[in-house]
Amino acid sequence: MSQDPEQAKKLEALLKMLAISKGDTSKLTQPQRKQFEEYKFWKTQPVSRFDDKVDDEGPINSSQRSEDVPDEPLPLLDEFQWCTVDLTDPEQLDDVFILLNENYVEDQDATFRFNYSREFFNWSLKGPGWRKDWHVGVRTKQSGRLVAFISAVPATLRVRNKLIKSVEINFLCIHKKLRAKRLTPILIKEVTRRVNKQDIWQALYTAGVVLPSPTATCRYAHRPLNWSKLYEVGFTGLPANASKTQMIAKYTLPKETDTAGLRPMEEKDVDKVFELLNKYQSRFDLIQVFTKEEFKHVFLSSKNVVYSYVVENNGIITDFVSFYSLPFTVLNNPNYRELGIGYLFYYASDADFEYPDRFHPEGSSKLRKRLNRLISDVCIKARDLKMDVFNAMSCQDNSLFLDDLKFGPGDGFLNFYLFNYKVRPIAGGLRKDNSFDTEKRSSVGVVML
Ligand SMILES: CCCCCCCCCCCCCC(=O)SCCNC(=O)CCNC(=O)[C@H](O)C(C)(C)COP(=O)(O)OP(=O)(O)OC[C@H]1O[C@@H](n2cnc3c(N)ncnc32)[C@H](O)[C@@H]1OP(=O)(O)O
Repeated sequence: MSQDPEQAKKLEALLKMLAISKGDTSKLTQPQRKQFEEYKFWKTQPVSRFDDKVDDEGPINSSQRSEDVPDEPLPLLDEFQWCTVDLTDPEQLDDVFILLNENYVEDQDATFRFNYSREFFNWSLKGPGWRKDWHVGVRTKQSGRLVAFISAVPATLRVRNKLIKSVEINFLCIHKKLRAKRLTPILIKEVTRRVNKQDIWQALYTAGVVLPSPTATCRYAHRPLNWSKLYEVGFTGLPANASKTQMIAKYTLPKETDTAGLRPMEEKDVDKVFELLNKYQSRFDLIQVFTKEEFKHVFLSSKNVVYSYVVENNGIITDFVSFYSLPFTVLNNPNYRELGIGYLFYYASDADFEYPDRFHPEGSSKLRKRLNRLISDVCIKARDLKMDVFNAMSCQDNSLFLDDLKFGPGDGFLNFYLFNYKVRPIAGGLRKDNSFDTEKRSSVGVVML
């Protein structure tokens, strides 16, 4: 693609933004990493070294007891204090989304930023079993302003054949003015202390940055839904030898969805879809195991954040698919104030259930066909919801449809990490050259926000 330098810069910025949901955008392109010994903080933590050969998968340190965990946090510098952010209090909920909206993403041009909503946090941080004290904040003593945040939510993981009582860590954020002051290690230690108090010793987290040591690495992919808006906002350029009309035509989706029986999921579907999803997820090596209550919360509780659909014909539900919405605010643009972004979430299909081997050629070909239609339909739904781009990762069975459905590979990678658990690498859906691996696909079945 050739474009003028200004446009190229903007496009690059957008792709990074799209990929960011995690991590330091300046380091998104893969494998820059320091030597293990240079990770001053991480080398002191129970995490694998880059060169560890794992024979037995399991906890790294299993000798700790919750009774021995300190009752008090580590001290902070004098002008700061620890707090528990009470997300049931609208003002404190606002504090979190202001901190994240203004600081979670680096955007040097200040042209766009994430637009988290209260509903998004209620949905993602207040699922069944959530604990107030796992929403950890740092405030300035003088003004009470929230300047740092990290969260844990409970999760049961399955790593290969082992179930692990765990937490998922997310939304680590430090105010821009307090960066590079080593506050991150203190926040991580504090959330660890609070989680350990509950006798939980493992965690799952993702980051764009490379830390010791990724269990899996996936790549972002982006599917323009409204090419002309992306172009008008100045975020995407016109490739050489292509006209606007050609680009619009390339990304234009059919008017209507194609799958017979596709409809929004309802409460009455829960039992069937829960079973279908569990069966589908059994093919992956790293998943979150939902209880039925968690399943309902995740897929049905938030109408404007997560969208869930089923395919039902003759009373049989054959497929399930979901995506969530996390828009950007577009700053200083006369025509557009928001960029709608959809993220592919969990899905399941019975297309290859008759083949016990996930990689059976016939089964794979049936699944590929089914997913191509289903995800194309989901892109249509997302477009109808005024989303402008649809994002997916190379996890799950996504490599089967990413190229076919014109998802462009992003320059962002997302690393999956397990805390205090050693594990052999898990496929992230990428070949050696970082293209999408349509044969081996990914064995990562968990989708992190
Ligand atoms: C059992 C329970 C366990 C619970 C805990 C499990 C672990 C959870 C782990 C957290 C999972 C979070 C999942 C998400 O939410 S990933 C999303 C992270 N957030 C953002 O990217 C938002 C914008 N950025 C920021 O707010 C800051 O730049 C952050 C906070 C990211 C770093 O702030 P800053 O730039 O001011 O750095 P520092 O001087 O304070 O600290 C420097 C140290 O921090 C290490 N660092 C840098 N970035 C990350 C990162 N994303 N995960 C883990 N560690 C990170 C770095 O290697 C260095 O350590 P070492 O190289 O010397 O060793």
